[in-house]
Amino acid sequence: MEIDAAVRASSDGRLRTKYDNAVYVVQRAFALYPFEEIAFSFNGGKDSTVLLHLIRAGYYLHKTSSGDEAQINTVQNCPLRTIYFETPCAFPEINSFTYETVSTYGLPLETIRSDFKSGLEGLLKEKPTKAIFIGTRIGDPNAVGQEQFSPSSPGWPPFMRVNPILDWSYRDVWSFLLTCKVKYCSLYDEGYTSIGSIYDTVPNALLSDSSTGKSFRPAYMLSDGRLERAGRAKKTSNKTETNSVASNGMNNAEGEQMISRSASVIVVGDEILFGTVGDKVGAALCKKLHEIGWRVSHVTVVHNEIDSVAEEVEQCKSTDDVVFILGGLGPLHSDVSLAGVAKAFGVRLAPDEEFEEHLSQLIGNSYIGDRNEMALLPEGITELLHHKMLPLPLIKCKNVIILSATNVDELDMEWNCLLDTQESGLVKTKPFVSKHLSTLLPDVKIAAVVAKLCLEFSDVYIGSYRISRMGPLVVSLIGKDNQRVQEAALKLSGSFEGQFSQVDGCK
Ligand SMILES: Cc1cc2nc3c(=O)[nH]c(=O)nc-3n(C[C@H](O)[C@H](O)[C@H](O)COP(=O)(O)O)c2cc1C
Ligand SMILES: Nc1ncnc2c1ncn2[C@@H]1O[C@H](COP(=O)(O)OP(=O)(O)OP(=O)(O)O)[C@@H](O)[C@H]1O
Ligand SMILES: [Mg+2]
Repeated sequence: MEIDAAVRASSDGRLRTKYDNAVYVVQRAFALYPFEEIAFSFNGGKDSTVLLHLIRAGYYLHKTSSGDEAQINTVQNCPLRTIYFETPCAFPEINSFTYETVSTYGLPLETIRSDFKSGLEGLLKEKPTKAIFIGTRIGDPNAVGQEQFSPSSPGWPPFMRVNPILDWSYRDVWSFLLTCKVKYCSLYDEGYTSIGSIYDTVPNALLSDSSTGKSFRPAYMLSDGRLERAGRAKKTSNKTETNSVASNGMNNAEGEQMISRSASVIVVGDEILFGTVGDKVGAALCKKLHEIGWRVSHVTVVHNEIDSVAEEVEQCKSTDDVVFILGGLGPLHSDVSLAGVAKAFGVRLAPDEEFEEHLSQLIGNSYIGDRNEMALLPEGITELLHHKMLPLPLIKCKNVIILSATNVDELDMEWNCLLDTQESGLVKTKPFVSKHLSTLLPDVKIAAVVAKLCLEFSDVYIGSYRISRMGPLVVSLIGKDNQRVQEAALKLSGSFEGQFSQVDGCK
């Protein structure tokens, strides 16, 4: 079988693994459902072209696995029922490639000229159909929450969606098509990277190339697969442009400064809860946040358990601008932070090809199993934060940033990179002004005055702490308006003539 032979002969181990897994799914489907009750959803797109050849290979292996010589010599094609939803807004190149391909491979075609849902309802009424092969991949808008075998959604006619290439990346698709030297729709050689209708699809601008005679390079030249859908019509963003002037006349930089921001810190560490070590990194992070004018709403230490992390993330993600997670990142059984984040957002962990590549550059391929489990990241919500000083990009899931620092020096480095990276969302806001006054007066003597001061200066944080029971009491006054902080401090020390002194090193 030429497809199987081509992949086996390839030196691309990653492709072979992807192929093996996908063909296994195809074979499982053939073992589970009667052949005549399986259909293949084919539309001439690159993903369905990959799927076509995987089905052909899987069918061949399914039929010949018994070692029956007669079968080995007779299995040529896979006469699987093939459905194509044809619409007047399809590209003519897609239409002709679809018809040409089904004829080349002897596929019995059922053309449906209505929308997916009613078309499938009609199909199921007409012919029993238990399973349909579909070329859905992670990253497709409709892939979230799907598995390789996923029943159709509620409200859809009942059948099993079989997605053998769910975990294939853009690069895997092109490695396969080029390795197997199979024909694909000509539009992909003209810069189209993902094809919808003639109304919503244009060549991918990232492949634009005016230096050659042709205006676009072929789809397989796109190096960042995440931009596969850049040629599809975009929804308009309602984000304000970075350099625009806001309607209040303030430019954005000033506006950002005035906004108050809050963060929370989740430290994942059994060792801290056992008392084996203290948490220095969380404390250092609070200081850094304070220095850029952010309020830290709370720091929590949780066990290395998925549910503990998930519960905490779930609470903080909607109340704070940014949630930081420290610890629980890596390949060990106790490294559950990413799983906890995925659970909090209700998504699964899925392989991230880009992160996997960074990992393999850093640590080589020294992991057990088919792939590096450290490259499983929360699906559909993960952004990698790059910086030239970082050996590995940092992981950000919506507003949750997972830091990998294990000590204060490493935190310094990661923090500086985050501040240097716009995508981190760590904008510097107006800095806090702090005044710390110390006194040997007993608490009871100052309590009433401090309580009144709090009412009068509600915009200034007024708190107190002791270093020892018998030692001095420190009253802290912290706020963003320097004048108000100074006024509050003066009022306090003025109420107890000569009894308060400023703590050294504080403004
Ligand atoms: C055979 C087949 C089965 C589908 N089953 C479902 C389904 O169960 N649930 C659903 O929400 N959409 C289903 N869809 C629709 C797809 O989710 C999606 O809208 C479609 O593939 C168009 O993708 P596009 O917008 O990227 O072109 C199905 C589509 C096809 C072709
Ligand atoms: N009009 C259609 N008829 C039959 N199947 C379809 C149709 N549209 C989508 N599908 C199924 O849904 C899958 C996913 O569609 P999708 O558009 O993401 O991929 P593709 O068309 O194969 O490739 P591309 O991403 O380049 O457009 C297809 O591989 C195919 O199995
Ligand atoms: Mg398509």
